[in-house]
Amino acid sequence: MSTTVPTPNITAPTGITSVSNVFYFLLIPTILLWYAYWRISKRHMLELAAKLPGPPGLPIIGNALDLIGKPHQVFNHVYQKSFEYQKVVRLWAGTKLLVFLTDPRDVELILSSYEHIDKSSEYRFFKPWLGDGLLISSGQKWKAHRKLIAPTFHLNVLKSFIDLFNANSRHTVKKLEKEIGKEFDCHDYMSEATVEILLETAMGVSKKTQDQSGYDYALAVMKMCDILHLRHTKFWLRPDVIFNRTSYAKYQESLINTIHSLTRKVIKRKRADFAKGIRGSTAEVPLELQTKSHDKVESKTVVEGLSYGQSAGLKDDLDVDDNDIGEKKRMAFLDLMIEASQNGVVINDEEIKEQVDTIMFEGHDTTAAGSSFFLSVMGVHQDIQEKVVQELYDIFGDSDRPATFADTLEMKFLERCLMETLRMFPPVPVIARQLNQDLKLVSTDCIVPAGCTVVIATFKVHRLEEYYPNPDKFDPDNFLPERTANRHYYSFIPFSAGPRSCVGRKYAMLKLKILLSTILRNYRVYSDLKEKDFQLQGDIILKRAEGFRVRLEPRKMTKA
Ligand code: HEM
Repeated sequence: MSTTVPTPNITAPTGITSVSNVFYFLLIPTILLWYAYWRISKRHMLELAAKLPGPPGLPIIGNALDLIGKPHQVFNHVYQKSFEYQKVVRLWAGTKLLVFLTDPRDVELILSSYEHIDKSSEYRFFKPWLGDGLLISSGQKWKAHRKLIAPTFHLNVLKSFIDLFNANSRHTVKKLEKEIGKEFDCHDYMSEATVEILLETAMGVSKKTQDQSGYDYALAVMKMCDILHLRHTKFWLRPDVIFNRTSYAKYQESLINTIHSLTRKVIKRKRADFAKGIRGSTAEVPLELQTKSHDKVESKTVVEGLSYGQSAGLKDDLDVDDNDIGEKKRMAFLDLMIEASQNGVVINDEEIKEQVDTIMFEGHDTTAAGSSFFLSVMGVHQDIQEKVVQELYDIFGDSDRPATFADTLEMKFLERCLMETLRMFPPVPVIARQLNQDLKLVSTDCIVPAGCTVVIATFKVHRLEEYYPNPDKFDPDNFLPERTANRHYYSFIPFSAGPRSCVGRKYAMLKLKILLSTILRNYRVYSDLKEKDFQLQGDIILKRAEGFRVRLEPRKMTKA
């Protein structure tokens, strides 16, 4: 991906600059005093924490030594270590108590609750970037904005994006032509495609008006995630007073400038369109990619046995009936934000910017990772890829017509492969919540103390042998209706679940089906590495440290 963003090597710490000796001289006694005070004030938490299973830690730094190393080494180390424990693991990141939960019954306690809904303090590192957007806000503000935003990702709105999903998928296929026959990192292309699709659908502005900023934006987001990940794992970088004295802080500022300059441009463009009376997306779709004439299914919204990326038995505010969505609410995201701000009370200009930043981040990096893992896995399993392609042949024959909404409902095997990809490689590998009151677990007699960060270890939950026999094997049959019917609902949570589930769940599934089916209708994907060789790193979003290396060959659609 070409870029104008400076890219210093941020994984190699550059150290704290210009801190005087006097500062160090005073620092040590201050830390010791503060530590003594902390132990007294946190007695209740410490007592309960001592009863939780977990590796022994050192005073002050806790288990921080376990978190040293390159991101993929840390990820692998923590995952391997988790096998020494059962359903609950306690870890001290400095003086921050983290309690990892993996039993779906305990996960349900947290995710289904309206009590344990606040994000953990670690999310504050996102603040300079995402402000108080939906991902991190809490209380009344979160509630009001969630109510406003969730309907803009309802299926009725999403159906109006189908042509844009098709047009952008074709555009990606065209761009990929130059990689034919070579090994390359498909994540660059998926990232660019997902940013452009978001701009043209949820934001409703043409990507043509955005110059090169889509490239720079995606790269800046990746680098921001690296910095945030460092602050999560290297406990000494957590306090702002230290972080702000490092060169990371300056670099972060320049990345945020790049990111915010795109969001400001997008909002300015949309406001200008609004002033001219233009509503909806201004992106153009060539006539041959307009699907209205082909689409037969208007009202069917559920694929048998599945519910757009979550267990069939779970429901959230995206699963409301079509008829319950008022006409006014059938608007795309940014249109509705601008309209709501003009009426005054619900959202102001700064809040719109925070929500645009949030949707742009959550909506692009997650789906870029999900689609890149899907292509990687298809490259590994040629037999499964051929089965997907046969299904696509049954739907489209050798025609290259665009996919309709009805077609996406027929892509049942592809959907199972997508769900299995999200199981084995959940783009959001952990979810963290602040616990404000003690919690008695279901899986054990343990009590998790108030004040700690509860970490739902999605990656680990998805690989529990009791729910997924042979969990490290890619097996799309894990999502056959008869298998999902008997599994605990909270054993599959790539989009989280409950009141704070992902608002983009249905958007992501629909977009991914169209993007990935279009790519597979045009290319055969190969991978020289097997899944066991993927070096996973969980820096906010799960990635392959070595890059998503695949090869492509052109494909002609034929019956097997
Ligand atoms: C494969 C793609 C995606 C995955 C795996 C995913 C996963 C998740 C997860 C696990 C959460 C909960 C995070 C937490 O509690 O810390 C979340 C929240 C969220 N996601 Fe997604 N997401 C995806 C795509 C999208 C898309 C396409 C959008 C928007 C267009 C989006 C917007 C959001 C927002 C706004 C939240 C915060 C919701 C709230 O707190 O009320 N996501 N997502």
